[in-house]
Parts: sequence; C-alpha cells; structure tokens
Amino acid sequence: MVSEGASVELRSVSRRFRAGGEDVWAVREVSLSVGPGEFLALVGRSGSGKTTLLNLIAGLDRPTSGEVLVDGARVDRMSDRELDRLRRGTIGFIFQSFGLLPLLSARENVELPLRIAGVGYRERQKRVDEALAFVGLRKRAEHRPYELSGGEQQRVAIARALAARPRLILADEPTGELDSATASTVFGLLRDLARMEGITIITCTHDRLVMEMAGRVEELADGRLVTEGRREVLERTLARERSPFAAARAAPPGEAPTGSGLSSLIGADYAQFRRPGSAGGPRGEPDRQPQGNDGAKP
Ligand SMILES: Nc1ncnc2c1ncn2[C@@H]1O[C@H](COP(=O)(O)OP(=O)(O)OP(=O)(O)O)[C@@H](O)[C@H]1O
Repeated sequence: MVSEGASVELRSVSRRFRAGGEDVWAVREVSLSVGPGEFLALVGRSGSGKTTLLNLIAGLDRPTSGEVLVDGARVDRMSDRELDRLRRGTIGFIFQSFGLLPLLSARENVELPLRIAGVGYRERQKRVDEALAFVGLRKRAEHRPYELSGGEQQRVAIARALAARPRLILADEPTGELDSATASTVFGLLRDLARMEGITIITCTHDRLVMEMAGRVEELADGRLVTEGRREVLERTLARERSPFAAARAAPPGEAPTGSGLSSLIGADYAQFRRPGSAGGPRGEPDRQPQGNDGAKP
C-alpha cells in the first residue's frame, strides 16, 4: 500500500469555553498520535469533547493550551491563509447531515469545491467521475440529493471529500442519520480509504459498529482521553456484541469467515480501484455496486 496519509499529533491540548459565566473544559490535556493511513474512531458520550477535538485538528478552532500538529506543522499557530491552504489541500470533511446542496446534482455537489479551488474543467470531470465511481454512484451522478437515499447522500458527501484528494479525512458522526446496514457500507468505504489509499481517517461516533471496523478506538470522557489501559475492556465489550465484524475480527489471521466482513457488504474488489497517482491499478473502473441494504431507491 502506498501511504499518502497525513500524520496528526496532539500535545497536551486543552480547550476551554466560557459559557453563562462558567468555564467549560471541552478538551483537557489530550495527547494523541495518529499515523498515516490509520482509521481512528473517537468515541464518548454526548458532550465529551469529540467535535471540539476534530475542530482543533482542522484548525477551525484554536486550543487554549497545547500543540496541534498535522504532518509536523503547528496548526494552532497557522495564519488564516495557511489554514485555508491546509483545509483545501490536505483535509476532507464529512458531516452527519451530509451538507449537500439540494438544488445541485450529485455530480455538481462533488464538483463545486473543485470549481471554487480553481481546478480546470477536464481535471474536475476526471476527479468527479473517479470519486463517484469509488463510492459506487456514477450512475446516479445526475440525481439530486432528494432523489437519493440517506446512505447514497452520504456516499456523495464522501465522494465530494475525496475529489479534493485529501490526505486526512475528518468525519463527525457520519452515520448518525443512517440505519446500521447503511452505516456499515459508509464505514466500509472509509475503512477502504485508510487501508487501500493510505488516507488517515479520524471519525467521531456513537456507533458501536464503527468501533469494530476502525483500526483503533480512543475514548473521551469529560474532555479527557481515557482509553489508555482500557483498550482490552473495550475489546471485550465489543466482542460480546454479535455481528459479522466481531466474527471477522475473532477469526485467526488469513481466515476471514466467508460471507462476513466488508467485501461481502459492499461487493467491492478493493484491488480494482486506486486513487489517481497511487501505485498500480487501472483508472475508470466500473462503478462499485454496494450489495448491502442501503435503502437505495429504484
Ligand atoms: N462554542 C462553545 N461554547 C461553549 N461551550 C461549548 C462550545 N462548544 C462546545 N462546548 C461544550 O464543550 C463540551 C464538549 O462539546 P462537544 O460538542 O465537543 O462534544 P461531543 O462529544 O462532540 O458531543 P456530541 O456527541 O453530542 O456531538 C460540551 O459540554 C459543550 O457544551
């Protein structure tokens, strides 16, 4: 695998808000290292600081103290112009509410950020086609969001993030509005991006399924990272919840149970797709056809 992902490092990061005359410590003394191509799920109860942490990594917010680094560069010290460049060139965002413009087709939604970034017409068309193919929606390119299921809309949002060729994807509850079968398809795509394309993925979620699919899980409680020493507890909790993913993880290496796991869910041949510029792999492959029940409309 060609690793093209960005690295992320937080050094003793805290963020305090002042609300109603009170101090609220949304994030407290968090230190965390995420390597290129890692798929990290940030979990924790509502209000534990997950979104604040994503915002700090993206430079959408600045820490009260501590250091935030992306690829070794201090995000917390960047000027607005540097932050703009970082967000356009390195980071892709995926939100719970998809964030698609309702009057634009899937294609136009994916294309818009590229237009804004000044990418030329031919290059735009190429990237849009490739991104829509990656999420299995090339045939739905002319559909508007209301003509697509929730899962399809989120896949368009992933395509939009991908078209900008990010090296880091930050996803805030990307499956919060999806049923669990659709959520697994969407997370399957994100896991693919980490595994096959080397993109670093950090997602926050309440979804236990994600914990099984993510390469790594870190838990926040009251703004603090509390996972250290608790990984095994989490693993045991997850193993008790029966699902194909738990079964797949429990299987010895090289013996993934037939009919379980990501490939059976989305019917994808991972080896078929490579992001342009990554090693090997043909371009312009036919659309992937997800087989899971993602509520697709006819
Ligand atoms: N702009 C703000 N002003 C004041 N307090 C804030 C602000 N943003 C977040 N907080 C507080 O910081 C804490 C962490 O919020 P955050 O949104 O990061 O949590 P979360 O884990 O993402 O929650 P959820 O899972 O519900 O989205 C909460 O107590 C929240 O009320």
